[in-house]
Amino acid sequence: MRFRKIHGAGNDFILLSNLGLDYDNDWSKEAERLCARRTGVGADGLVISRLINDSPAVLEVACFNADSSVATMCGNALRCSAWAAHRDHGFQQMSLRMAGVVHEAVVSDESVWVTAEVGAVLPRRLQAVINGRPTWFDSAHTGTEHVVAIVDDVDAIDAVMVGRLVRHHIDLAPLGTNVNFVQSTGQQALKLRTYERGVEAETLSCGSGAVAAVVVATMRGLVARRAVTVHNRAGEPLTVRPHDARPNRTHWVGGPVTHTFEGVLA
Ligand SMILES: N[C@H](CCC[C@H](N)C(=O)O)C(=O)O
Repeated sequence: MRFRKIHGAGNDFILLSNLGLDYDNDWSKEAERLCARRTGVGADGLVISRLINDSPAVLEVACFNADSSVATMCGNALRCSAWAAHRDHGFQQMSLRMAGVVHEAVVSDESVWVTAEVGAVLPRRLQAVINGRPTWFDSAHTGTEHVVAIVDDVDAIDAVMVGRLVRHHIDLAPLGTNVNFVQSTGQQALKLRTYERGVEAETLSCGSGAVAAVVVATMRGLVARRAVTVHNRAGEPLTVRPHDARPNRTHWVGGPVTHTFEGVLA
């Protein structure tokens, strides 16, 4: 079976498209095996994309985290799937359905954009002590669970240690959460680090986390309601901007997609 290894601004995936009859495999279990960094292909997640309709273009996309759990929303996986559908079928615009939610996607020369739906935003959801300082986390649902703390210096944080602690916080059980640390780096610019549930590690970038970071940073007055550059550990920033027609509910997240290699699964 052929696969693509592909990353969206450093968030890397094994992408299977055009599976045909193999579609009904136990992909959740396969995700754990294939995503293993030493014994598998190695990735943050496994993405299965299936063409449902040609005109208008509609794809069904499923994303499994490296620990085999289902991601109900993954901005970077959607962006990678849209890139591949553009490459395979020539679509420039399309709809991508993930966990029952329809996302719009637009592929241009340098960037791939997808929409993310913003749900409940709850200020001061929990507090944790970071480097001796009590720090609040707001929560923002962007298709999946995210909490966001605004801090002075994201690089001074042990993102894995604090991320793991907050991810398992009793107040957020049983679902847990992705954990984001955000720093303001100027007008309309943020720096973000994300500990991802399901990968159980810090990833190099996170699309739905970038949207959650911008929603919280906007609420807290750090940025205005227009395009925001979100820097990440990959050095390949994402841009988040409100959707023209539904600015309060929907955001676009865009940035680079890189096709690293193709291979055949043994
Ligand atoms: N990296 C992803 C988010 C994955 C979410 C996943 N970790 C979960 O909540 O299950 C993104 O680009 O949006």
